Amino acid sequence: MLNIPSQAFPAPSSQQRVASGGRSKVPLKQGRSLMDWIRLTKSGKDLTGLKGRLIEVTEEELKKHNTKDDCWICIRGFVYNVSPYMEYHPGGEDELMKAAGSDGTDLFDQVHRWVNYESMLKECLVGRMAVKPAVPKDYHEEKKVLNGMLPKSQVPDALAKEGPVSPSYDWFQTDSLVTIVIYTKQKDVNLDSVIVDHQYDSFRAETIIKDYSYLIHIELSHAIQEDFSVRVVANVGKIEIVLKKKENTSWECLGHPLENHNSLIPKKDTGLYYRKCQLISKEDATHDTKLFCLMLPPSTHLQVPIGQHVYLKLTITGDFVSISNPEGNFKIAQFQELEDLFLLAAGTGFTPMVKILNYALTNISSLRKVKLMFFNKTEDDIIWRSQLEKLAFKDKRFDVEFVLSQPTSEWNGKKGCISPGLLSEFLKRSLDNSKVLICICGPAAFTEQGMRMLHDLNFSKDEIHAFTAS
Ligand code: HEM
Repeated sequence: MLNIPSQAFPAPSSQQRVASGGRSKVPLKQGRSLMDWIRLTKSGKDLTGLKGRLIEVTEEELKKHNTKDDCWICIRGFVYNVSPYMEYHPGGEDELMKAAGSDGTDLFDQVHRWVNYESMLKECLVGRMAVKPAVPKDYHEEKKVLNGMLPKSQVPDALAKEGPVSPSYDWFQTDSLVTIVIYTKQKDVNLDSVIVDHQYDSFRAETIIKDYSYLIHIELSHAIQEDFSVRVVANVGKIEIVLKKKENTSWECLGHPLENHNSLIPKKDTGLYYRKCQLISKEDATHDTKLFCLMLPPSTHLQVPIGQHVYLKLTITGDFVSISNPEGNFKIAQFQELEDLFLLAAGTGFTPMVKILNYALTNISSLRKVKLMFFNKTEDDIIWRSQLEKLAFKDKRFDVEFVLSQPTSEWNGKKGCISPGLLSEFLKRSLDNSKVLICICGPAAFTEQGMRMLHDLNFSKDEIHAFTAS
């Protein structure tokens, strides 16, 4: 089954577009649409020229395939022959050729991390990159760890020096429970920091520590029940995952290590992990915006931290939606001692503001003022208008202003687009030297213009957070 992102995704006003800058799609030749590509991939044609074989590709070999007619690209360790896809690529052949014969992961992620290349290029898979031993000479793996079965962290010393200290883990059991303990060796961990999934034969617990990801990835030796609990002892940086045994037998070992088990990897080098969610409800937020409510499987522990987002994968013929691990670079520390919070949103750029608003008004005791300036075309486009007005009525720290670019003659609120005039009037500090944060989210052009205007108004980099897809 193919998981295909719709050609219109993300919507033109989505924050995922924000990082794209001046990118543009190219007109595709007739017969080169996404549907045509799907048809070709299902036709049974040999798209790699390898008659279904998968090979191990060395760097030297990869480099040789660097022409339009013979173009291989490596993404996250897998090599694809993209020559057949060349004319179907919405970004054009020249863009795709930028990664010809090389590792295109970074480039791909910079442009469109959400694109489901694994599924789209399934028939173009040539094989895996041959692994080069990248371990420094003075590194030698210790064979045994607590409970005697799992290799110690595979973090080379060199990486450990640059990034955080590698976490470690242990496990213990009672008759009915198995507890996995992760010692993060960091103080600022909380329930957002760990994402746990138990799917098929794989048990996966990913702990996010700064820009790194520490993974426990095991095929458990015995069956467990669907649900489990996760606890965090924040002051000692300990995370406990308590699993319920299906049968009250004693486990001799936790299980077999799977890929990247017990390793600390920079987050940017890990792929997005998805789990299938059930669609619980779908409501109209406005005439062209819908609110989807999804339910995580009981065998998943995942919380989206404030200011972060997830990617969705829809299966055209299926009745579920897959959601990814959270991504984003908003840091809750930006709220520390905050006195004035200004939110600038355009269209669906309102999305991250909802959680920020909620968190700020309930948790930041130093906060004096929160103001949202919400840009839309018409009154009908304003998402959750009455809720925002009610909130402003209830909480005197909060104010909202709607600005319309195509208002009717009855509209007596603010009109126009983002401008230095509107901003300088809106962004008044409550005190001369109050600590401010300005969050901005909307289509790329809106965010870019807004950022320029904010710099011209002398707000510093630390006072501005722009939501972008990168
Ligand atoms: C690694 C080199 C690549 C570069 C530099 C690149 C660049 C681009 C650019 C500039 C666009 C137009 C962006 C826009 O929507 O405004 C685009 C769109 C797209 N590319 Fe790529 N691309 C690359 C690889 C790939 C690969 C391997 C796939 C695999 C299937 C792919 C699939 C797509 C799709 C589906 C779109 C349309 C996305 C949308 O509608 O938002 N690209 N690409």
